[in-house]
Amino acid sequence: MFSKSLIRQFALTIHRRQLHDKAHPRILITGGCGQLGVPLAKRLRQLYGTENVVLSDIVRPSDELLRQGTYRYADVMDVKQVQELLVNNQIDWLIHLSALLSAVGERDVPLAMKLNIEGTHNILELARKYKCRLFIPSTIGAFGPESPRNPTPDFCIQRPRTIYGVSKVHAELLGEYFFHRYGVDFRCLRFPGIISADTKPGGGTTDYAIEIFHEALKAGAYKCYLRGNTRLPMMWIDDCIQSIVDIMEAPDSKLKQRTYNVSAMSFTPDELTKAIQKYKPNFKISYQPDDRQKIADSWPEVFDDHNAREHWKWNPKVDLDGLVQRMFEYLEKHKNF
Ligand SMILES: NC(=O)C1=CN([C@@H]2O[C@H](COP(=O)(O)OP(=O)(O)OC[C@H]3O[C@@H](n4cnc5c(N)ncnc54)[C@H](O)[C@@H]3O)[C@@H](O)[C@H]2O)C=CC1
Ligand SMILES: CC(=O)[C@H](N)C(=O)O
Repeated sequence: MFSKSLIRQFALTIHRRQLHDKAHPRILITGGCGQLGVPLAKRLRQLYGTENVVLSDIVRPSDELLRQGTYRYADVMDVKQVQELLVNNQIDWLIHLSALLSAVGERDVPLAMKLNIEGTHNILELARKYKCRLFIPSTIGAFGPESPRNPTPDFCIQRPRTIYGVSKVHAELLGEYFFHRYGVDFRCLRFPGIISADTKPGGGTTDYAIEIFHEALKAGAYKCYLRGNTRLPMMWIDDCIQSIVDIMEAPDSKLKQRTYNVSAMSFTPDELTKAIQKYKPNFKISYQPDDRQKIADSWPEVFDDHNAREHWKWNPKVDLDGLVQRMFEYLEKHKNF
């Protein structure tokens, strides 16, 4: 038979569906075939109905993704393509995920400038024109070596040294400007490194914390590109997805700022190794820092997210041990390593 908690969860889901069927938010996700977009689309479709979520990207989607709901090709550099999708689908919420992440951005600065800056201009302009609620994620990478690193508050000096970070500060500031100047309902969360088992990371500085699990299962050993004592904020994917739902659903009156830090945990490669060794006692790690070390050394070690917790009750559920358990459970079940 069903457990009490399962029945409660089911009743809650139905209740939320009924609430939102009234509001019918119709949602477009850009850059939706990446690490965040795939699980986000799944969750939003559960909450608001499959027909209300359009996933877009420039890559060929998997058959599995096509089975889950509407997919459309849309290059955010081509404003008309996104405009057409907004108009034809009567979009209310625009979730703009397309970006080059920190490590790949440093390898192709001109493309990062085009995609992360010009692409964001296109999206902001469309959100203004069509009065969409707009979500753009920012990152711990929006801070730099002059920022306080432990803890890093919402408001402090931001002088990032990567094109990724510069583009994200640009998005934060321009989004807030569009909110004050034109009333665009801009909402932004600064995420730590996001850890997921079923989607691959897109080329960031925090990717080691995903690769390490795959190598632990495949080879029993991992060569880490960061030093063992490099502390960075991290978050399990389900908490990340929940934070996006929470900030998008939050009533205006709860939002006392438009850009919030959100965090869940902070750890170093040494600490992650110890947590992994509880499951795989023979797992070995070695260190060979590369150019990503310099990026990590300029980022927050611990993120202060007390404003998100106070204003709209941000409350992450998964800690380091929970994350390790979930990664191994998923990867071993799906033999996806
Ligand atoms: N994954 C993480 O740890 C974190 C992610 N974020 C932010 O979340 C957002 C999503 O990140 P991920 O899913 O991890 O990235 P990802 O790299 O996995 O996905 C980005 C997607 O953008 C698409 N894209 C590239 N060029 C495009 C174009 N011209 N038009 C439309 N789409 C294009 C790519 O095909 C890819 O599917 C990004 O804005 C990133 O900055 C922020 C902090 C942490
Ligand atoms: C923290 C991020 O924004 C991303 N994972 C990256 O490492 O670039």
